[in-house]
Amino acid sequence: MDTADQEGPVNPERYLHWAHVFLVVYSIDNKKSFEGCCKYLDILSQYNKGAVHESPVLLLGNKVDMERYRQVSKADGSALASHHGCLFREVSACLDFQMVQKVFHEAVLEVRKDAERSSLIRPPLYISEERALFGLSNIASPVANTKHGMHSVSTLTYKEIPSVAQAKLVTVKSSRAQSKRKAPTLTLLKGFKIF
Ligand SMILES: Nc1nc2c(ncn2[C@@H]2O[C@H](COP(=O)(O)OP(=O)(O)OP(=O)(O)O)[C@@H](O)[C@H]2O)c(=O)[nH]1
Repeated sequence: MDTADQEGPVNPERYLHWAHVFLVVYSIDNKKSFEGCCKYLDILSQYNKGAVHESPVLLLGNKVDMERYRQVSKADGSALASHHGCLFREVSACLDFQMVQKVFHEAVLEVRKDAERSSLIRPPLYISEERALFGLSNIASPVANTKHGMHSVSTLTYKEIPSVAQAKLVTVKSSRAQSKRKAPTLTLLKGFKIF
């Protein structure tokens, strides 16, 4: 989501809850845009403090091709990033497409690293209102890690998300399409829920 909130964050809940990573961008030739970033970074730091999983944040100083008009030093950008514990890069969307691409790859890698770390800390688990899978209902003392701390979920049923090896690819057809011979199909990873 490109927030496009020039004067600072407006209603940030609309992206905070579903985003996996945040790229906060200012123009190195515009001090005001840099100051605007501070508001975003403050909100993201606060959000990450209370979140179960921290979402990676990257601070980007754009328009390095406008070096002559620079108003924000690289040191200031770097210091702000360190203050918020996020990565910092200077880029030019205009001149260096590959650098921008690299930054997006870095963002994805950060998300993957976080996902791997959290899967090492606790097994993949999700709460379900349905009955637990046969054989999985005796897992000892399941505990849900929530924003507000650790809560026992012994009164709830739960299932493990199948590992990739256990999951099966299934092909389904929409009921409308089933009557047609060459119906379009949709391949899903069985065992995963679509919300
Ligand atoms: N010189 C230079 N200009 C750039 C660069 N990136 C974007 N611009 C220019 O900056 C202006 C704003 O770019 P946008 O992509 O619209 O930036 P934005 O912050 O998303 O702005 P909104 O569309 O209002 O949300 C445009 O005129 C772009 O051409 C860059 O790396 N160098």
